[in-house]
Amino acid sequence: MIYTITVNPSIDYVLQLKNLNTGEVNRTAKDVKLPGGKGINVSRILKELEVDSTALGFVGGATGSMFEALLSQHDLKTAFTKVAEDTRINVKINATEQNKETEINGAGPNITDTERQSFMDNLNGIGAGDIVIMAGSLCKNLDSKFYLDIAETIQKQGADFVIDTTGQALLDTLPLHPLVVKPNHHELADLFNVTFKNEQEIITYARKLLDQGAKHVLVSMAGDGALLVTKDKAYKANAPKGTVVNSVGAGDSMIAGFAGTFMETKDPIESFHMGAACGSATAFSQDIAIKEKIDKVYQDISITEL
Ligand SMILES: Nc1ncnc2c1ncn2[C@@H]1O[C@H](COP(=O)(O)OP(=O)(O)OP(=O)(O)O)[C@@H](O)[C@H]1O
Ligand SMILES: O=P(O)(O)OC[C@@]1(O)O[C@H](CO)[C@@H](O)[C@@H]1O
Repeated sequence: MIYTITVNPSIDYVLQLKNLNTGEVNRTAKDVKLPGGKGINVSRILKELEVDSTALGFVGGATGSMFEALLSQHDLKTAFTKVAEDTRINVKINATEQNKETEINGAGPNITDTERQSFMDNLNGIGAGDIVIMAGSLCKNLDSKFYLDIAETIQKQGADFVIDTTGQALLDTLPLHPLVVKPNHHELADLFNVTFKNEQEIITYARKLLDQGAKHVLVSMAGDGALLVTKDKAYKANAPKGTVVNSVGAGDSMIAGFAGTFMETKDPIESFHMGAACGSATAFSQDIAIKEKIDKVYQDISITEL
């Protein structure tokens, strides 16, 4: 079983308008509310791929009830920890004529010590053969060691883990050998305080994450595709041509495609191919991609050894 952990889920309020004029009243052409958060998006893609998952995380207040109502349409297995404060609302603004996506993500609820403990108790059933995918930012009062606590706990119980977060919280978990990490190229550059001039430099820095303990490193590069880096090899997935509708969740989709396929095949290159297909398929969709779109996009992606 795959477990996804979205510590800080959200209602994603996606607004579409022609132009965004800051400092003025803007009116939307279209708006939609989606159940959001990185682990939630991973679970939704896994469902499309017919891979079983259970979504965990903290959910609370009136917005939490709305989040659960939105999510119930997707028929996912969930085991959320209830909290007193409100689940956040993240605003995503697509300005179509300006061709710009602007995101404003809320900080999320404060988590009490009792709520934190109840979440940790909820991990008891996870064991050997399971993969836990931790994705997204932490709620505002949780310290950066929270992911490390989870990784240590589930690893003692025999499970593998995947982590998709940034900065120190990511670096702290590398010695525990995550199955895969997927920074985008900007996040990878920030981790080492560098600027990349070419793909070879990206590969060099991705290998530093392998040296620190990651088993596989994917580097996503939005419209420039993605890299899979191993100790002595590097592979590239092209970004197929298509109309980008809403790229929110493309990275989560890539992780879902990789982990879901790896769970079944243990083949990193095939997993990378499926990950890239899921990422691009989501970028070409209003919401998270559906199976038909993923299958179609898969045919347009080739994996090349560099
Ligand atoms: N414009 C695009 N055209 C084709 N494929 C895309 C596009 N944007 C994203 N993808 C695919 O999805 C993958 C993940 O996208 P991206 O690099 O934007 O991840 P991310 O920064 O983690 O995104 P997010 O945080 O929004 O989920 C890319 O590596 C690529 O394979
Ligand atoms: O604030 P975080 O946790 O870093 O990111 C949250 C978020 O932007 O990530 C998903 C897309 O990847 C969205 O569904 C959600 O709103």
